[in-house]
Amino acid sequence: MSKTPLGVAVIGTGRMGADHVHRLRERVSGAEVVAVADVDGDRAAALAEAEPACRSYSDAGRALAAPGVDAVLIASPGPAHEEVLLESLERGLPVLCEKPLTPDPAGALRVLAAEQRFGSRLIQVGFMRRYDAEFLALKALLDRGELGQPLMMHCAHRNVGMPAWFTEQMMINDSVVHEIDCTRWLWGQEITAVTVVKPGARADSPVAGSDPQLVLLETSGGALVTVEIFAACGFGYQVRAEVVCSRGTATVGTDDARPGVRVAAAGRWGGGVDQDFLTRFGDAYQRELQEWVDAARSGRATGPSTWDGYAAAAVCAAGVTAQREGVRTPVELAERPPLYGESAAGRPRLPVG
Ligand SMILES: NC(=O)C1=CN([C@@H]2O[C@H](COP(=O)(O)OP(=O)(O)OC[C@H]3O[C@@H](n4cnc5c(N)ncnc54)[C@H](O)[C@@H]3O)[C@@H](O)[C@H]2O)C=CC1
Ligand SMILES: O=C1[C@@H](O)[C@H](O)[C@@H](O)[C@H](O)[C@H]1O
Repeated sequence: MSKTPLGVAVIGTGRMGADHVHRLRERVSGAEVVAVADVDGDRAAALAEAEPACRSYSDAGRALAAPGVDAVLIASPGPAHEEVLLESLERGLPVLCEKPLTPDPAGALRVLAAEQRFGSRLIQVGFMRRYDAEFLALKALLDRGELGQPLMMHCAHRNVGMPAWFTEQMMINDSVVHEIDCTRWLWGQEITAVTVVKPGARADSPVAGSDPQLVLLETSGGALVTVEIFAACGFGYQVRAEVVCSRGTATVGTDDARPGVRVAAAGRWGGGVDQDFLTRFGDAYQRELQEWVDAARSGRATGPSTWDGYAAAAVCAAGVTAQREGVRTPVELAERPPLYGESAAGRPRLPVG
């Protein structure tokens, strides 16, 4: 591994970008943020201010060409990812790209083709649940085979609220994309069809369209996955999954499984509920970033691959059609190139302790 810190350019300095910058500066070893870019130049400049060696730009291309840039972290909105991914590949720079890789399979296929022209993996996709302690423990349990054959998984994915620009399609592309990746990763199976069922519209829903919705995924191994996606439940951030196997069940994301103080007072008993992904998945982002930095400093890319990003985009496209037309929609998946032979079930290390 190189002794000099990895010079990172961070593209997009909103919630996730700023969180990643702070982690890289304060908690991840072996990296230095040397450039930040945001179309809102003032936002990027405010983040660069704290670090004299960090330059700020309002254009991603200029940040990629800045002095000292060895690697790129993309945290702009999904539709802006493809352009930066392609330019990073042109420059041979390793990338950690926040999910979704791209919002559409066609864009993901262009990135997949460009990475194959480059000849080796440069991109890691930010499917951070693969780095969460609970999900890692669930994966290890399933891999041991003690519970037998996976038959079903029941997931709940609830957010407190969403900004006004959050669309019904983004419930699939931005939110359910995590359950899509988890299903592929946990079971090493592809998703073959998607159905979306909507309850009667809520009069007071802050999200356009019906909220919540129920998404049904069918897998190549004959298993079924249900996902309740609730974009604006109003009370807290919850990510739960119960796996049903032929010899038992396993659950992650129940409040009891999370460490925390339970208080009895004022005639009530209970604990806190996370309010967003930044607190719930903070440790996972940390592990994800450290693994990316370590791999990039050794000239490698690990973790969720461009193929995983593409496969998720293909399922999302079927999901959006299913959501719009109310019909079971088969997933159209291209052939997996040899470069990604081992990546679909790529396994981050279990946390120590
Ligand atoms: N892994 C996870 O748990 C999460 C991942 N995300 C992902 O992170 C990415 C960013 O999401 P948020 O930080 O929540 O959004 P945000 O809206 O808070 O920040 C996005 C930033 O990107 C900037 N931007 C827009 N277009 C740009 C462009 N072409 N070039 C450079 N900057 C541009 C915006 O001005 C804004 O500052 C998205 O891909 C999202 O899906 C978001 C939340 C959680
Ligand atoms: O990726 C994320 C957001 O973009 C998305 O909007 C949320 O639903 C997810 O829980 C969060 O992890």
